[in-house]
Parts: sequence; structure tokens; C-alpha cells
Amino acid sequence: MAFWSDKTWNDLDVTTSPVRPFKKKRIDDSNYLLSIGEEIYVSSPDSKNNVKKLSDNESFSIDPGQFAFLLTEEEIIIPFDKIGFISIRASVKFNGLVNISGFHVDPGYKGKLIFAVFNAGPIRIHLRRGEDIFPLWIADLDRPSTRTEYKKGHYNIPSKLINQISGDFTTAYQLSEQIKSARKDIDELKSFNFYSKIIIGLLLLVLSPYIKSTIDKTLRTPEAAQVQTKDGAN
Ligand SMILES: O=c1ccn([C@H]2C[C@H](O)[C@@H](COP(=O)(O)OP(=O)(O)OP(=O)(O)O)O2)c(=O)[nH]1
Repeated sequence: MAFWSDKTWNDLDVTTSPVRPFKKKRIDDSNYLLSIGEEIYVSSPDSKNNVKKLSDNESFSIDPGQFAFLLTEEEIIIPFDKIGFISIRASVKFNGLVNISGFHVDPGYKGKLIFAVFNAGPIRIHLRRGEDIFPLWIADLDRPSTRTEYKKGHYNIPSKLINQISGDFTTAYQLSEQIKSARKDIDELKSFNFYSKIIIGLLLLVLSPYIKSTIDKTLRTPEAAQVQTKDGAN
């Protein structure tokens, strides 16, 4: 098995290339850099689980703990005697974006690719349509695959894929955000409790002479005196 060199990639033309559309400037050493296409899905507990259509160069972001499906711009047509290998550029991976879907493209595959990715890093990752972040390597097989028909690939992100993973989920990041917010509520309650004790204490201090005189007056009323006399007679 030999991997295609940049010379082999460069000798291809738009009609023989396994990548369509084919732009030679996307050849990067011995791989071809595929780009983010027009459909994406980014998970979110409050999202409507809809695939988002991107216009040219439109940007989007994936927060820490978010999961996403990204469809490539390019259609891939792998000959029966070749196999493809796919990944994400290291510079993007260093920010924490990991590819959690497969890493090969079958001989005879025809269609776009869907990357399932996860932001495992601590920062929001900004991406845009047309960004070339998916390297594709092609290798020759020692013999052609036994397959005789092309394998129908993806041309969009199927709603079935999204329905399978949708629902009320909580990532570690969202959990940490919820803990932060609960902590803030507790701190607010604690300071409310502290200040209400001080206010009640001050009120008692200010009102205590008045309360004392009211009690004294009540005890000195004729009814109170009568009660006291009766008590004395008994
Ligand atoms: O991240 C990936 C990995 C693969 N593929 C495409 C190319 C590959 O040829 C096809 C099928 O992949 P794989 O054989 O790994 O998946 P499977 O679950 O075994 O599907 P199938 O039963 O269609 O072979 O899906 C993607 O779009 N994204």
C-alpha cells in the first residue's frame, strides 16, 4: 500500500480527481484539505435540533462540551482500488476539537463526508464555511476491492442522525455552568440572610425603648391595676 504523494495529487486534474470540486491550492504535503460545507448541526439543550445551512464564509462556533456534525463542501469519489483516510488539522485539534467519527473512506465511496466532532477543550472554537480543516490521504490497495458499484454516500446531514442524539443532555461544561449559577444563588441567599439579621437587630435596637414603654404603660392601665389588686386580695 502506498500513500499518494503531493506529486500524484498535483498530477490529477478536475476530471480524474477523487475530490470534487478540486483545487490544487488545497494540496498540503501529501494530503488534500477538505473544507466545511453548507450544512452543520451543533448540539445544544435548547436548540430545535435543526440542521443549519451556512452561506459562503458564514461563521459559527462550538462551545466546550458541544457536539457537532459537519458536512464537507466536497464530494469524494474513491476508486475501487484505493482507500481514503481522514482527520482534522492539528492546529484545530490543539484547541480541543476532536473527530469522534471514523477515520477511513471506503473504496467505491461516492458522496460528501460527515464529521462528528466534539469540543473537548476549554475555549469556544470558531469555524466558518469553506475553512479547510479536514485532511484526506489516499492510498492504493494491493488489489481492487470486490465491490463493483459505488457506495452511496451523504449529501446532507440526515435528520435520523440528529434525532438519535437529540434530547435533554448535559455535558460536563454545562454541568459546571449550572454549578456556578447555583453557587451564585447560594451566595446571594447567604448575604440576604446576613443583612436581614443585621436589619432586624438594628430595628430591635431602635424600637426597644418604644416597646419597653408600651409594655410599661399596658401594665399601668386601671384594668391591669384591678387585676393586680384582685390577685393581691386572693
Ligand atoms: O467520519 C466519517 C467516517 C466515514 N464516513 C463515510 C465514509 C465511509 O466510507 C462511510 C462508511 O463508513 P464506515 O464503513 O466506517 O461506517 P459503517 O458504520 O460501517 O457504515 P457502512 O455500513 O455504510 O459501511 O462513511 C463519513 O462520512 N465520516
